[in-house]
Amino acid sequence: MATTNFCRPKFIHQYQNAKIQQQQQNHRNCFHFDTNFYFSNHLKSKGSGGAQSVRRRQRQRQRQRCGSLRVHCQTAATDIEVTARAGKDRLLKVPISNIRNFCIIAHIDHGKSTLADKLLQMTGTVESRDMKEQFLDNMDLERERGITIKLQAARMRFIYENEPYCLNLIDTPGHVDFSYEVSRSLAACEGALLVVDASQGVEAQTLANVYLALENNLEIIPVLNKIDLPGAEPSRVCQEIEEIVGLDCSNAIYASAKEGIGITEILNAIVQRIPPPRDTAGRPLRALIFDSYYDPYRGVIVYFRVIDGTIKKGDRVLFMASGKDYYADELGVLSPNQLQVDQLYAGEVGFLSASIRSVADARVGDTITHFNRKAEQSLPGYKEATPMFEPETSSAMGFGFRCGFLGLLHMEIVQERLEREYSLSLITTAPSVVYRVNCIDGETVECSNPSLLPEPGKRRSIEEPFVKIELLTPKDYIGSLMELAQDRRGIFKEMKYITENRASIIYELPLAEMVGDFFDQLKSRSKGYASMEYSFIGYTESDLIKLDILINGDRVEPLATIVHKDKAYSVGRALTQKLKELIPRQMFKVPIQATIGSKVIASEAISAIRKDVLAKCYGGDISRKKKLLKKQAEGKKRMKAIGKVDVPQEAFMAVLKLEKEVL
Ligand SMILES: Nc1nc2c(ncn2[C@@H]2O[C@H](COP(=O)(O)OP(=O)(O)OP(=O)(O)O)[C@@H](O)[C@H]2O)c(=O)[nH]1
Repeated sequence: MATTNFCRPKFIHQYQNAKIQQQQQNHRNCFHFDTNFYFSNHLKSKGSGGAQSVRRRQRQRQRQRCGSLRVHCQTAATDIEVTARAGKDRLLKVPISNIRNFCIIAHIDHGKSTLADKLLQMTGTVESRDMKEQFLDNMDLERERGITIKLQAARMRFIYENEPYCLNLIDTPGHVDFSYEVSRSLAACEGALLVVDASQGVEAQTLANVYLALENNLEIIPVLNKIDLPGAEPSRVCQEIEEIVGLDCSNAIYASAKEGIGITEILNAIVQRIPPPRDTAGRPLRALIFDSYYDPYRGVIVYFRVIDGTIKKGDRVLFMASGKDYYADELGVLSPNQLQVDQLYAGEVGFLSASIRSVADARVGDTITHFNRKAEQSLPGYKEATPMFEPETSSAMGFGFRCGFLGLLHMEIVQERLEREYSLSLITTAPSVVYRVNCIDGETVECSNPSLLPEPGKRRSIEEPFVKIELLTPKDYIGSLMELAQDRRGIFKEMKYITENRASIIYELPLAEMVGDFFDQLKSRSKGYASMEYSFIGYTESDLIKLDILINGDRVEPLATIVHKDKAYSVGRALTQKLKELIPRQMFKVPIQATIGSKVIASEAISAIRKDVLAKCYGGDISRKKKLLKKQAEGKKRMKAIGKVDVPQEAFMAVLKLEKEVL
């Protein structure tokens, strides 16, 4: 295992300041699962990386960004005056009644980002020549994967009945892993476009997001997207929305974000149907943070919506949840590039920078108020983030980090960003969840690493996190999906037909069974037609045990796992068989055992490499041959007693993959 101890301290510093905290910020659900990242080779990989070149790239990026920030701003009364970049003035001056804050909610891939792009284009917010596909998805990774990972916001100018309007769009990620992000951006809006793919219909995530929007009292405008597709059935989908969601679709808009159909209707509907923000500029300041990111030169940049009051450049502001206070050095709007202004009023969406060093001090959902004129109450809905990254040392892998994630997608994104942006080569272990161990002495221990599990004699019970999952599927796949959930220790709760052809199935399931390949299985068994949504419901006591692996009589801690008692035998058998294939033969026989406590439940042996000691005995006395064989056996026995088996790195990795298959 090649680790990079010598260059790590420098790296960790940069890594923590720049990104870990940003990622920590993303984990604020009360449940998560863990996985480990280990550094498999040098910081300078493939000739392109290294801390220096990372810094160089950051400087370049910064220069590029600064280049587009040549802005002059004046603000008067409750109007906003912004002079845009490149000498081409775009004056935006609107009263609060002409402001609309909205977001787009949709199931993944139903066309949110494409629609957002079209809105930006149609309103002239982004010049056609600057327009690259999916402007709001400005991370390379987002464009490549075609998904929105981080929230972005944009302010648009739209003329309706000869009056200018300011439309603030807050984009939201559509993947199940990011529901807290969605909920906070919804709280910053008065309305939402509900985008549903007219060829697919209502999916699990659509439902989840609509309920979130309804909870936040948003005005919802249904948009049937992709009507250009031959398989589009907008009227059927409208009916589905009415039946399932209970939303009136008589004035739903039929659109094709790709072809630009229905875009003006959508913009008109935003102005007509979404209410303007309430004019509460006179109240003490309350601004809701809905996103933030770390800029190595300016500190944390916070995106917020002013709910009450007014915020001015230079104001001393207090972040109510973290209790930290700062001076607002920069204040601005997102157009969608950052443009500085002097003041922002209730109803507006903008950003601020205040030399905030850690993203943890300005968390999503926190309320910004004035230090000297505090709001009485913070805005509702804030959830504490759980610290998710901690250094860990493993005897097999060396030094690494144990990191918490909201889901598998989240994990892959973080991994890829670390690899691309920091040129690291990482080894990722299989994900695990956090178990709760109730000890006999009354203590409760949280444990995500099987090697830290208290001894069987000390523990009374083990609890594991459970989730409630809702599957939406065409009726043909019901059987296969129920079988999947059942295999994963799912407890059936409810099934109902939401339309003639589609059913909703609800199960309660251990999170550990879901973090592996559950989602992939769901998609492959339903040929991609089923969708799912899950929420954490709490900890439940389960019959869990620690499965140890002994190689040549020695316990190998990194191979220990926590499994359900019913699965222990199959996991044990599969693990020992796989290890037998992967560990090279030694000069002596190597037993591989899977044990629960002292009980061996599965066992394999790697036979020894043997020299043919009888090769030179042509004929001769049998006792001579026996003597040679006995001598050899004794030698092997001695070797076995002192011999040490090195488990190759690939064995750990293959075993981790195998766990996913078996579990
Ligand atoms: N035919 C057709 N395709 C569309 C339309 N709108 C979007 N698409 C395609 O649908 C796919 C998904 O679109 P996105 O805009 O990335 O979907 P999204 O909802 O933003 O997805 P996430 O960002 O992952 O939540 C892309 O391949 C788009 O080109 C449309 O109106 N018609």
